Amino acid sequence: MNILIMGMGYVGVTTGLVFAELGWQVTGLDTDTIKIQALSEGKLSFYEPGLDQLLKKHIATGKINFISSSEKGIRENNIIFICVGTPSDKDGSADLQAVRGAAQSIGTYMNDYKIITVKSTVPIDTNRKLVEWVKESQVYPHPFDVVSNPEFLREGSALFDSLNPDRIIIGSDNEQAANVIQSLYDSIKAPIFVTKPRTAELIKYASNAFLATKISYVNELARLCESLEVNVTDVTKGMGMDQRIGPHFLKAGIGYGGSCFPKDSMALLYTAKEQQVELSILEQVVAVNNSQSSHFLNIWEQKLGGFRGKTIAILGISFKPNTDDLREAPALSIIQQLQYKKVNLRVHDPIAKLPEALRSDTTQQFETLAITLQQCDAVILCSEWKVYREADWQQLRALMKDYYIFDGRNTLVGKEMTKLGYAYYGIGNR
Ligand SMILES: NC(=O)c1ccc[n+]([C@@H]2O[C@H](COP(=O)([O-])OP(=O)(O)OC[C@H]3O[C@@H](n4cnc5c(N)ncnc54)[C@H](O)[C@@H]3O)[C@@H](O)[C@H]2O)c1
Ligand SMILES: O=c1ccn([C@@H]2O[C@H](COP(=O)(O)OP(=O)(O)O[C@H]3O[C@H](CO)[C@@H](O)[C@H](O)[C@H]3O)[C@@H](O)[C@H]2O)c(=O)[nH]1
Repeated sequence: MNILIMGMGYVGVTTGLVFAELGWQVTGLDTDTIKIQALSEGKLSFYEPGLDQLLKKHIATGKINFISSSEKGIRENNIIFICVGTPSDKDGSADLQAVRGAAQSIGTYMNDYKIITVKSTVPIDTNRKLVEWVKESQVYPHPFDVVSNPEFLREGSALFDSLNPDRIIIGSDNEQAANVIQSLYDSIKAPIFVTKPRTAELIKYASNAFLATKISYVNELARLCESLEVNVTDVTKGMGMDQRIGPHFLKAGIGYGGSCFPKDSMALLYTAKEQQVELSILEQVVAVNNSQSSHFLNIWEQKLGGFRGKTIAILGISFKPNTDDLREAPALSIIQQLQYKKVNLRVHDPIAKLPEALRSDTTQQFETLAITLQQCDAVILCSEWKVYREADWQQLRALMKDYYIFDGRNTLVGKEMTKLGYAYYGIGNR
């Protein structure tokens, strides 16, 4: 079986390399010729631990190749995975233009039976619409089946998550097609749930929205902890010991970001609105997330005696560690809020680059932590890169003008920082 992956973003590249690792013959297709050229030379357009080695390995084994011709890719492969982007439209709904474009290419160029598998996160009934989009574009009515196979990987641990998934969800109305897709994962040990396409589509959104709910719940709880002077990390530690609750996704912080939770929560709310069903909990989840960074900035502003004219180091701008992805990163919103307050900003991230639009004479990015912290009044830690946890904060203190640390991810040990002479404030973690 030959596999074509349409869309060489995080999901497409990871999926392609994982299938190559499992022994399948894979072709990666993208309409972006620059991406394809780079991938063919063993270069990724994003940072993700472990993927670059696997890419080089499977270019060498010949298990993966990259092309930009949809016609060639679709003709030469009988299993097609759609991994194109589904960003938020202005009204919050998922923009399905790329999925529709991929379906139309498949319809136009298919030359025999194909199994079309949707890995992109798509709203309920997209798999059904896809059948129409392919049929509309078909020159000859070749048969095909559509399978939903949503992806659950996390950025920063994409490879591990794909090789060790908690579950594999397959949605299809055709048992044989579902069996074929299931067989691709034979060497992965994970429970497989085969269900209807609409259910598979909803499982993806419901899972992301639930994880976002856990985060907003603890983030709101952290506001109460802040006020009560109780440590939220200890509270969630105690909560997580209950197996019914579990310890995961209970980390309070400046809010969730990334390419998935914000857009997928909005898309699910849009679906609910279309159905005239109120998802009031999810509405609050989004509202809490939208106000979390400003809630804590207000508190920190008071601690510092005002932001205006101060020099502040922003550490970690990606939406989470081990990725260079800046999509919906809370750090970017914090930078904008502080720019408005006329703060001098010195930015650091081990990998991610500050977008040109946010740079100015008073907002600059520096290469090292030591240079970044020079003459700063305060530090705001926005993503918990290991390098910040392991930094020599005693030495770094000597470089600063004043000694405030606002830890937006509760990454550092407050007591130790206080011992070193810092005024340390986290998120609800007195
Ligand atoms: N990023 C994640 O961590 C993650 C995890 C799980 C699910 N998802 C979902 O997977 C999908 C892809 O996400 P991503 O972050 O990899 O997207 P991305 O935006 O990084 O990449 C999408 C790629 O598709 C390409 N493309 C667009 N139209 C094409 C076409 N007709 N043929 C071939 N290529 C085409 C684009 O050029 C781009 O390179 C989204 O629906 C997302 O919600 C993402
Ligand atoms: O306890 C926690 C856990 C996460 N976060 C934040 O939540 C965001 C998302 O983190 P994470 O879920 O680890 O990364 P993503 O790569 O966005 O992965 C999510 O989104 C993907 C795309 O749909 C799904 O495939 C994954 O299962 C889902 O975890 C980040 O800003 C984190 O800082 C917290 O604030 N507290």
